[in-house]
Amino acid sequence: MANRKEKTFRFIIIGGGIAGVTCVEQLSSQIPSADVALITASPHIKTVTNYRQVSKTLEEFDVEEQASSVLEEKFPNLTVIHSAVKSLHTRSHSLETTDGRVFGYEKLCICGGGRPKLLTQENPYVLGIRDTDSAQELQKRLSKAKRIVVVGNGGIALELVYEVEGCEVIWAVKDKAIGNTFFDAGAAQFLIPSLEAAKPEKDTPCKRPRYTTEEPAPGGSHTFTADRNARRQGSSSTEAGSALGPDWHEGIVLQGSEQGTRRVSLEYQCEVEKIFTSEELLNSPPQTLGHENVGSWPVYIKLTNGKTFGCDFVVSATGVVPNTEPFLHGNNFALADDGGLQVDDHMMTSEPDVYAAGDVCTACWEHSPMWQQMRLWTQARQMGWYAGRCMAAQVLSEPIELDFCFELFSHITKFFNYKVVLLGKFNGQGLGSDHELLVRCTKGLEYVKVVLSGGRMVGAVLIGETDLEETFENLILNEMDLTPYGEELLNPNIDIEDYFD
Ligand SMILES: Cc1cc2nc3c(=O)[nH]c(=O)nc-3n(C[C@H](O)[C@H](O)[C@H](O)COP(=O)(O)OP(=O)(O)OC[C@H]3O[C@@H](n4cnc5c(N)ncnc54)[C@H](O)[C@@H]3O)c2cc1C
Ligand SMILES: NC(=O)C1=CN([C@@H]2O[C@H](COP(=O)(O)OP(=O)(O)OC[C@H]3O[C@@H](n4cnc5c(N)ncnc54)[C@H](O)[C@@H]3O)[C@@H](O)[C@H]2O)C=CC1
Repeated sequence: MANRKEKTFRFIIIGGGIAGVTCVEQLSSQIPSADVALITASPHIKTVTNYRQVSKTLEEFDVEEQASSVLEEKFPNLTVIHSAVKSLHTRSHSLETTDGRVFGYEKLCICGGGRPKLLTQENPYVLGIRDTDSAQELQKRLSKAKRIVVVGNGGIALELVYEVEGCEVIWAVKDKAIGNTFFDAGAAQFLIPSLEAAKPEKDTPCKRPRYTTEEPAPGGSHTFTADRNARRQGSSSTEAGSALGPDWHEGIVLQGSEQGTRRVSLEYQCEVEKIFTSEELLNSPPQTLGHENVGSWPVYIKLTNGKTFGCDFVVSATGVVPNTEPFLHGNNFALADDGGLQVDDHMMTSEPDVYAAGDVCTACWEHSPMWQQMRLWTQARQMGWYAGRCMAAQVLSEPIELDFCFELFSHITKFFNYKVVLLGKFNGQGLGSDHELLVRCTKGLEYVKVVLSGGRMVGAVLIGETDLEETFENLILNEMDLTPYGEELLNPNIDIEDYFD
């Protein structure tokens, strides 16, 4: 293998998603003379634009899918290689791509992302959503659908059930309340009425690239067009594309085959017992079917609450698994329980000179008490940026400390058309019974929850335009004893910002 190396780069980064591209940008800016290669299976790369630091740890940005030439023009020593990495040989510091090329590296960063953790593999009626191709497939199948079943209770399910119109949606969740990865039952109760209300008209155009499906191009692939002059050739479904992110649903039409608005029925506290095709169902006892007619749907799903639903397809919105498989064999990577590549506080894996960042890795350093890993866009950017800095620091023999962004978990997003801000241990994660909650809720307007432990604020959920994020972030970071303020902390008649100035 060593003799076949086409070229040895100082740095190779695998993955053209947010983590990989941010890592490349950081390395290329810090050591412009270094030869850097970005190897990515996806035809386009994802770049962060309009980055805005909202407060000390909260950040907002747009994401654009771009041609890799844009990055190569910016960094003359960068080479982008569009191929998937097939095998990695950490002992010889080399890797091989699926098109048979072999490259050497001095330092490597793996940013291969994740893939949907599907309920069942290889079932054509069970879809996952990860990249532009899978979102397009969803759109296509939905346009002919009368009923779908969405399984899962995290980010994708929350977005999907709110956006889909013209199609009945059965939403099956394991828990007692919706949105368990982001909310508690109180927040869920605040949000539920939005599922029954019509979606507000969109008065401002989407800031982010949109994609439209054109007819399949000759040769069977699809062409997707982003409205910001970016063009993207559809990749084969076997190639892993970069993950979608904020506003992914703005650019596609999530409309079923019927007229009318949203129709969601919730099935709480249940899991999937079995998924049958209509032929399989004909051979099973009729009593499993309940009120459905055999043969009227292409697929049937039996839930553990005893109900069976026929539908056009099932969306498995059941989380992600780190994309480690192609790199594992023959190496000695330590893996975390969730399957991610273990990284230390310098983003180094257990293999020498190999770093990892983004969805593919699991942060295994001793976390700050207010931070936890979630596989999110913001953390992919932060990890990619910090991995780039660590790689450069090692080459330049400079010391580097864990970045401040890992001090406090923070996330800004939107669910059911409400702004949502999550800070610290927003769901009391890891605190057991050693915490109390303060809640303020105005129906249809805002939901504010504060998590206190030992009199100090350790987390918060802010839904709506509360304008409290910066003050609460400061209170968490300052570890101020808030016992004297008691419930006044959330008194709507007190301007809390002035209170603590
Ligand atoms: C539908 C959806 C909505 C989301 N919404 C949000 C949101 O609103 N907010 C938020 O914060 N996060 C959101 N996320 C999560 C967020 O998109 C991810 O956490 C983030 O994009 C991960 O970035 P990454 O760079 O680690 O991985 P990815 O974006 O998955 O990139 C991985 C890259 O590695 C490449 N690759 C994989 N295998 C190989 C190989 N063998 N060889 C070469 N290249 C390879 C892929 O082609 C890809 O370019 C969403 C995710 C999804 C799926
Ligand atoms: N606005 C945002 O911040 C968004 C973030 N994302 C991110 O994208 C990634 C993928 O999203 P999701 O797939 O929604 O993952 P997720 O991790 O957010 O949620 C997975 C959900 O599936 C449930 N689940 C897992 N296995 C199950 C099973 N066998 N049966 C029933 N339910 C099961 C879990 O309880 C959880 O509710 C995540 O990292 C998520 O954080 C996605 C969409 C929006």
